[in-house]
Amino acid sequence: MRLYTLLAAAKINLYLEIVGSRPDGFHELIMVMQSVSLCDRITVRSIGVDEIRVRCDHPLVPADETNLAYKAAALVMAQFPDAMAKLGGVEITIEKQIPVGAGLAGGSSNAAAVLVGLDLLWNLGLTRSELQDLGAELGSDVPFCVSGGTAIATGRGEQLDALPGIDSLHLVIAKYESEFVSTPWAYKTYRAEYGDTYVTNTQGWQERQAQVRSGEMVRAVARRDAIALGQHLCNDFEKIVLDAHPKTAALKATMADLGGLGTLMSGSGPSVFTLAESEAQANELAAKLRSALPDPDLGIWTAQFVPSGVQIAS
Ligand SMILES: C[C@](O)(CO)[C@H](O)COP(=O)(O)OP(=O)(O)OC[C@H]1O[C@@H](n2ccc(N)nc2=O)[C@H](O)[C@@H]1O
Ligand SMILES: Nc1ncnc2c1ncn2[C@@H]1O[C@H](COP(=O)(O)OP(=O)(O)OP(=O)(O)O)[C@@H](O)[C@H]1O
Repeated sequence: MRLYTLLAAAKINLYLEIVGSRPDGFHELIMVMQSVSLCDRITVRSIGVDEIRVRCDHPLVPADETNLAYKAAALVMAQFPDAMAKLGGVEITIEKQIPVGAGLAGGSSNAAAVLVGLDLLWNLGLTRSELQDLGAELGSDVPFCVSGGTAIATGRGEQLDALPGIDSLHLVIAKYESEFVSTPWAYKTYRAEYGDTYVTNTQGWQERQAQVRSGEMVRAVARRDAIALGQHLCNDFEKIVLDAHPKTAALKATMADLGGLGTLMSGSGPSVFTLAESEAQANELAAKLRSALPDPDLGIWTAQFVPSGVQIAS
């Protein structure tokens, strides 16, 4: 087989707590992450020449070696040089649906799809955990994007414990096209404002983790209790991103009044989601949002929780 097409699912954070500073300069996190059906379509195709090519028609996505999908291919090639020697290079095509720089791990999901796709294309026989280890070298969200579904993520986001899936939940996602948040900026700003509240020792981190694992949010997910889940959404980044992005703060307030199960900014933002019990309710909330905020700069999507991060379409 010389070509694979994969669906790369976006992620939302149902819970995101920034616990402390790690020796490696990253932040220790406790998160509940969820894959959603809003996805990019990634094709990996064997080409005769020893090159990595990226094609993407989205103006904000680089089609060169800075693309995270390119970096994923380069990493696999470096680890398996014989594969490229035998089978040639790869052309990666990205059909972008996930809003860029939104806090939905668009780049991370593409990198995860390329890892899975090259494993198939070059018949490498990698396990999921080996793919996740490769993903961790590319970015903190990539390991989750490889496996997807519903999971507790700790460490810098690469330590994953699967939770029971709630595939019946739907959501509305919204983002102003003109608003962007840089993830490094968000962490740097959070550290500047809240660094003195950080838990400074690993024992404290373990205690915090145990509290969250036995806390309301994780219990609601384990019980598949959508009402309780919606009442315990939490994202520490809101404390700094919403102040810096008043339009997104107003968007969140409007979405919270629509009557869904709960509303939260995802990741480092600025996308905001509202949970819904059904596809019909998600469509109704999206229509209400559009009439409340007719601004053409506002992108609105509906999606649902899905059990996997990367799906093989063909
Ligand atoms: C905000 C989230 O999307 C939540 O899921 C992730 O934590 C971000 O994951 P990501 O974009 O894959 O982040 P990476 O590419 O690994 O790191 C980008 C930058 O974010 C900061 N960063 C990221 C993850 C983490 N646990 N602590 C950090 O401080 C670091 O400054 C890093 O240089
Ligand atoms: N394949 C890709 N898809 C989207 N953006 C990419 C990709 N490769 C590199 N980028 C760059 O990464 C930046 C962040 O884009 P991305 O959509 O991953 O943000 P994000 O969803 O906020 O990520 P995260 O939630 O992991 O912080 C963009 O400005 C873009 O230039």
